[in-house]
Amino acid sequence: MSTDAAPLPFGGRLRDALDTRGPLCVGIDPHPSLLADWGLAQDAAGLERFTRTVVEALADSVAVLKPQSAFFERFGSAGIAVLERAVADARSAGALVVMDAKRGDIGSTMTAYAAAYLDPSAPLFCDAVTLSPYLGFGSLRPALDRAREAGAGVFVLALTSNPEGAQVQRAVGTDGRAVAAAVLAALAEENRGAEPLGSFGAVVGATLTAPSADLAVNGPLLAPGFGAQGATAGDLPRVFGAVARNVVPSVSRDVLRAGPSAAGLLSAARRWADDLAQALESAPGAGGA
Ligand SMILES: O=c1ccn([C@@H]2O[C@H](COP(=O)(O)O)[C@@H](O)[C@H]2O)c(=O)[nH]1
Repeated sequence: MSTDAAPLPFGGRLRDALDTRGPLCVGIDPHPSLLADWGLAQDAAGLERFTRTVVEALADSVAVLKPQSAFFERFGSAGIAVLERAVADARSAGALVVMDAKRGDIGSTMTAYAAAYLDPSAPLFCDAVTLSPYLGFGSLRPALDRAREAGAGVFVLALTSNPEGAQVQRAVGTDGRAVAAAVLAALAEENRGAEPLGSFGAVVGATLTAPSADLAVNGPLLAPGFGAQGATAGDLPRVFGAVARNVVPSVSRDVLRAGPSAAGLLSAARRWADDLAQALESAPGAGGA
């Protein structure tokens, strides 16, 4: 008889993390300007020091850490080695790790991306990964299936925080639906019946003036745009309304600028988590089930 327990689904683990640690994801984005501000070299050693500092300061207290893969890839294999260690260290300190890699390709190649990020035996296995649906939502199937098997999650780009995204995401398809609405509907289907929260999330920017589609996907909404891109804690109830509790608000530069001191990073993260938790109290349905 096998003693292997089924992995706990990402959606449930995320719900628990947001409720116990507070509604915050801190992005690990080692911009060249931040390395310079922290007095670090523009090389893999500087990257390593930066990343280790953030993970040691925050991984045992924030709900989610989100490394931005691009800033590690720019240093080649040495950068990827730093990323691998950061993922492992952050997860063992109790943070959930969302890899911001925005992968999307034909199905056979998606199988390889799924093997890279969503196979528990892979060096870069994460709790969730960001995916791009612009080769068609169906092309993501290998990653969706692999995530389900592994108890991991995905966040699919729907309404991104940058103004240019609207050109593609708000375009209307032959079925009369906007591209983003079709992506969100497909995610709702993946999450049907999941409790307390599905594992198949969407990326929806906190910078939106108005969400143009139904965000009730019974799954998490990763919301970048707080801080450096202009969104404030007050935008959480304004943009997300009744689904605000399912939002994973994400802040990178506005926390990272408070380094390199661990105390500075921690206090910036705490300030955001407190402000966001307070803003959630004014969202519709707050305090209810
Ligand atoms: O719609 C999106 C999707 C992803 N991002 C990423 O989030 C962070 C934002 O960093 P800040 O410093 O808090 O602005 C970054 O890694 C982006 O690539 C996004 O901004 N918008």
